Amino acid sequence: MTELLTVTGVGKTYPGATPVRALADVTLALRSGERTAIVGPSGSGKTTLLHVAGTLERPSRGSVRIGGEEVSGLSDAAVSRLRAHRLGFVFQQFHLLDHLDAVQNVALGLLYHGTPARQRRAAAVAALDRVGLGDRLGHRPAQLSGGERQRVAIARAVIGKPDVVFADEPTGNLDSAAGSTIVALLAGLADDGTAVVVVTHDQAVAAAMDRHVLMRDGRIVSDDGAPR
Ligand SMILES: Nc1ncnc2c1ncn2[C@@H]1O[C@H](COP(=O)(O)OP(=O)(O)OP(=O)(O)O)[C@@H](O)[C@H]1O
Repeated sequence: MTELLTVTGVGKTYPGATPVRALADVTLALRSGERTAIVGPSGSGKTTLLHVAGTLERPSRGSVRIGGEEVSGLSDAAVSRLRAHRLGFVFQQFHLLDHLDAVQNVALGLLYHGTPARQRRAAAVAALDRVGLGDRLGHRPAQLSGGERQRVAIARAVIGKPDVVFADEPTGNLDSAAGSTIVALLAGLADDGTAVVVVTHDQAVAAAMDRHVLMRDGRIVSDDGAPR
């Protein structure tokens, strides 16, 4: 497996009257085709780790390398480009645009790729087909169930063929049947070499992943997939 993304010695402290140390000293290497669950108690730093590894937030210290490139040396614009080309995200709240239909929402995932509109649309249709929504192309989010909205979000996350897909509580708003579909779709992405990283409180979701990273107080306290 190729190493895609590496977080080394990362700390993150949120400033304020009482600064919060959300991450203390975290090291984690993600490899292609690996399904990773990040678990741990509330407030242990799981979402912060996902945001820092996913370049949505910059660490206070330590290094994040993506495809061999050190992120800290890059401008915000260069980081955005890197993120758009290499990473995909799925959130608990779906984050779809209400006034756009499913195809338009998914096509947004290629906005920074320079792909012509017609090809964006064709790719969005193919991505929606892949998540079983070929018959919901013109539906807006309000016309879709929660599980279907999350499938649209997954299609948007993968349309640019990212190396890593991060999912933060992707089943948190879904019943167990819809949740199972989402987990199966996410787990299946790894068959094509995508690294899948899921932050979850749900035992069933964690059990569907191959690697389990347990966090406590901003640190990784166990990792059954760490290199030996
Ligand atoms: N923007 C912020 N400003 C200040 N403190 C923050 C911020 N975001 C998170 N924190 C704090 O950092 C710590 C870690 O938060 P984080 O969201 O990473 O935990 P988590 O493990 O994902 O929790 P949960 O399971 O409840 O979602 C918490 O103590 C939280 O209060």
